[in-house]
Amino acid sequence: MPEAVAPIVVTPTLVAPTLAAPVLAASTTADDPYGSLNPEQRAAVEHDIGAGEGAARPLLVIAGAGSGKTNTLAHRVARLIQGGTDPQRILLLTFSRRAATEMTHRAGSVLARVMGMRASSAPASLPWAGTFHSIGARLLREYAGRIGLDPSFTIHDRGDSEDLMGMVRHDIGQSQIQGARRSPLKGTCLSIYSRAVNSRDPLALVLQSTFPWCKEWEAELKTLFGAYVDAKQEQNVLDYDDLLLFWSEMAADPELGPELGALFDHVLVDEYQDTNRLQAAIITGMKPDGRGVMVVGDDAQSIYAFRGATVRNILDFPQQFSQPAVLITLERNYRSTQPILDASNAVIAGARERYAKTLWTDKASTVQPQLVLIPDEAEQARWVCNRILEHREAGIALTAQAVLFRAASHSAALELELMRRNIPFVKFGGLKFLEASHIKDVLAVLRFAQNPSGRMAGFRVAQLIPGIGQATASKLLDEVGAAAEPTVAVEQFAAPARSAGDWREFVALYRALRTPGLRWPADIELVKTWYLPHLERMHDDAQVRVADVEQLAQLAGGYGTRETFLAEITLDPPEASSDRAGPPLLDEDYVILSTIHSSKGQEWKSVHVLNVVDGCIPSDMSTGNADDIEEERRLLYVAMTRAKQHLHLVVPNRFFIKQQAQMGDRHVYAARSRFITPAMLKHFEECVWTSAETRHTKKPMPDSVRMMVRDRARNAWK
Ligand SMILES: Nc1ncnc2c1ncn2[C@@H]1O[C@H](COP(=O)(O)OP(=O)(O)OP(=O)(O)O)[C@@H](O)[C@H]1O
Repeated sequence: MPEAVAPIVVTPTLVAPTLAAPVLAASTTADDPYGSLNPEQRAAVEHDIGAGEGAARPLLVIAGAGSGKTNTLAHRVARLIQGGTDPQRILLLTFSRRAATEMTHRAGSVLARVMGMRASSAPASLPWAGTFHSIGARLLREYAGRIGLDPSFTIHDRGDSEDLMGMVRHDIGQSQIQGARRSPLKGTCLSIYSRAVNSRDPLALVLQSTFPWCKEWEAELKTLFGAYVDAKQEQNVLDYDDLLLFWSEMAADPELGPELGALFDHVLVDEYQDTNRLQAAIITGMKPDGRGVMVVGDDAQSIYAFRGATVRNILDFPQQFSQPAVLITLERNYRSTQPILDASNAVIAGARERYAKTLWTDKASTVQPQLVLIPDEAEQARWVCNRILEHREAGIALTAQAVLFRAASHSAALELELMRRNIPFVKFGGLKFLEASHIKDVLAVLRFAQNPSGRMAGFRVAQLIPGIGQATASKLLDEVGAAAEPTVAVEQFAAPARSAGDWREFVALYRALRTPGLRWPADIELVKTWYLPHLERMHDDAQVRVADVEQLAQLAGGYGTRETFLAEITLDPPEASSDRAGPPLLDEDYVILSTIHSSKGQEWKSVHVLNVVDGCIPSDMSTGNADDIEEERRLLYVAMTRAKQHLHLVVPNRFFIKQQAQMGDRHVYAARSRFITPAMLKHFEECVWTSAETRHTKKPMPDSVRMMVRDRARNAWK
């Protein structure tokens, strides 16, 4: 056991006094907090309650889209605590930090009702709720001494990891062009490495199945990955994959595995369909008999194979432990109307392997989902805007409407049209906050102070100082790396004469940041004061960037220490401006534009899905093998099941694609997505849109037109 396990406070709202674990009898009166659950949800919530602490059999809840998975999990947590489980001994693993916070709040309000309190007076504290990566980071820090890690390690985000991979490749002489062969780019190398680590497959297999064009580089890649691992170790940095890899190694260890498992009576995992092999190994390593393990997910919504997730985890779960798992299926959908479910069920029924379930609801409706055939993307944009405005006229707020697409670039035409018509929108899946160079600068200074061995951060910081370039920065880092006390090495470094004044200021900052007893978030204020003049010197649009830095400083105040802040912000970065700025458009109404991946877990009254054509869904990047195509089918299913009342699938006949080097960007003719087969057309109202502003007809398309379109689509490829 590590000594004291200090709870990480994920958000300020979790800094509540830890709930004691009162054993309370559930009220069965009208305000029974579990009274709203349906029988299957209730069975999941009550599963093996009273069997004794640590005795609950493994449980798999297969929860169809909109069947109340989140709701059920939150009630389960509340029920466990109500039954006497210490909240400190519940490990709750979610897909995002936001989901963990949401779950904690929901469980808290159920508990408050159980205890007859006002919700505000009993906020729950679940110190072990978070993503796999953030909980992994925390456990690794606790156990660092035992597994040969320096506990002051910093975490590299994807960009840092890519840069380090590039640097290592350069150092070992692999970046030069070798004859006619061009080695894979650093980003591709990192993807291959990451895929091999997360899938636990041998490199040769990963290359064969996913990166066949890199097969000839197997030997070089092996050497590169070995050197990359060494570099991480020397610099005391971990990348995202390490957090899971090291945790799973600990879980597999005959001594540490049981010790980790014994920290928790219950291990609950949300969105289990999107876990990878390492994550599954963590769970089975910590709890080989599956006692207290409950996972919730929907195999039909597994959409993260490109990150190494495997739907096999959920399909094989019942046989993973020394005792079989109990299976509960939630099929009652509370979100969509029956016609939307009929169409969605039909699409997913074509899947090769799945847990059989058929969603149903008592929400009858005569409005069928629409399948809209449109000449091209420009018309698609106009049509969608028209429909959005019509829905708003009919009383559906813009925020209750979403437009979903397979790839972030697919919304370009629509964004232009929305702007032209002054329809406000917020897009998810765009440029990430942490990718902005000024935010990277500030974080690099904090990281370099936290872990002076981290070369990527140090390299960036040194070059912020006028007069210091790559060579001088490298020299500085060599000296810091060789020194017993990094601060002294920085102070004694002979900076070029032309940098003297700026260098002195940096040295003063660095000393202050490394002074023991500095109370977070004072660090970020110091960095801000030092950095703002540099920001103004480097950027013409400094004002906008200053606002971002202020925002970062504000965010920082929500974390207990510099170390926690750096770890959490790297692991679960704010995605879009709306994410970081609190409610940005509080009084405004705006349409949501989102990639299908980012729409996970959400719902809207009206949903448009763009480009429901072969080449987009399934994406022509993903038609390599049958598994990829199955995942694309599930993506379409996820998109369709986000809709509550209105669903529109739009099929432009001609669309623009961004191609690889050989073909350039171009327009292609396309056919309706193969996932909507002729047999399924009965579930849709088919419409044709012929012209945007003037003529439009809304009538079923005659077969002759359909045939003509199909012929044209085919001819385009001849
Ligand atoms: N027992 C219930 N009675 C009434 N409404 C419910 C019940 N359970 C869940 N709901 C409602 O159903 C909707 C979907 O619930 P939730 O978001 O938990 O689903 P989900 O299973 O996580 O969905 P998905 O996996 O598709 O994202 C929510 O609006 C929720 O309030």
